[in-house]
Amino acid sequence: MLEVRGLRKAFGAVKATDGVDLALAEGAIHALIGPNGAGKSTLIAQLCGELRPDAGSIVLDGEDVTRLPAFARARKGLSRSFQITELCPDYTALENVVLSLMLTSGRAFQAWSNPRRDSGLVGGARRWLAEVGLGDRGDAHVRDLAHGEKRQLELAVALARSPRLLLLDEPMAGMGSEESSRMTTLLLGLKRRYTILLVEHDMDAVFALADRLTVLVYGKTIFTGTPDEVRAHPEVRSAYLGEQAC
Ligand SMILES: Nc1ncnc2c1ncn2[C@@H]1O[C@H](COP(=O)(O)OP(=O)(O)OP(=O)(O)O)[C@@H](O)[C@H]1O
Repeated sequence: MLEVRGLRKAFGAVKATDGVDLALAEGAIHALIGPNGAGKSTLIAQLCGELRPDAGSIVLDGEDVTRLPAFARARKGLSRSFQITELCPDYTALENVVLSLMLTSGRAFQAWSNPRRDSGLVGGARRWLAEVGLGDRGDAHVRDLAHGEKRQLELAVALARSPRLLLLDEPMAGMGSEESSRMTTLLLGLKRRYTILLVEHDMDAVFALADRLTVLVYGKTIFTGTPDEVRAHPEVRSAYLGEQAC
């Protein structure tokens, strides 16, 4: 579904991504791992169109989207999630998902003043909230949600956009072990129904979820393989995993 070839981005002398190749199969969870500063966030930013690559190509469903702006890629189902700053803190969880549905369906300029009148939007939003385990939190304001609940809501907002490919940038960041395992269970429930590129430092979550992993070090992909192959790879063990996932 997604083919990335030779993607490069430099910030001055720092080669944040240095010829990255990546191929994602439809329905797979593909994890991108690597030490701090490896270039994972830079790669995600290039995939969703926030950063323009210096060189290389990004092909989604056979179409070269390298030069498309972020909004046009989002319309094709390629956008990132997990930026809590995107949530509207003064709106309820339900209203945030309704807003996402309205934006996706091109109805952003409809009377937002009373979205609860639109039973289709509200029903759809309630289903997404239930999907991420927030079925009983729809009326809570974002500012009153726990950190883990905000991350679950971000997932609902992302799912409401009908993504072709979910770019999940550290969904477990800042979570305790209980919240993290709840998120892992949620993502397992999405497996096969969505194609997911997962950037995550929590190796328990990564190895529980991923079909394939790509290891990035100093902007270069040093290995791609199944979880077992990655665990067994000597260079990966010394560069990143140590003994933690082995
Ligand atoms: N806007 C920027 N300006 C200058 N340097 C940058 C910028 N963004 C990233 N970098 C540098 O590019 C390199 C890759 O950073 P990036 O944030 O992509 O790594 P990462 O793998 O996501 O790290 P982490 O796991 O810590 O989030 C780092 O050396 C970083 O300092």
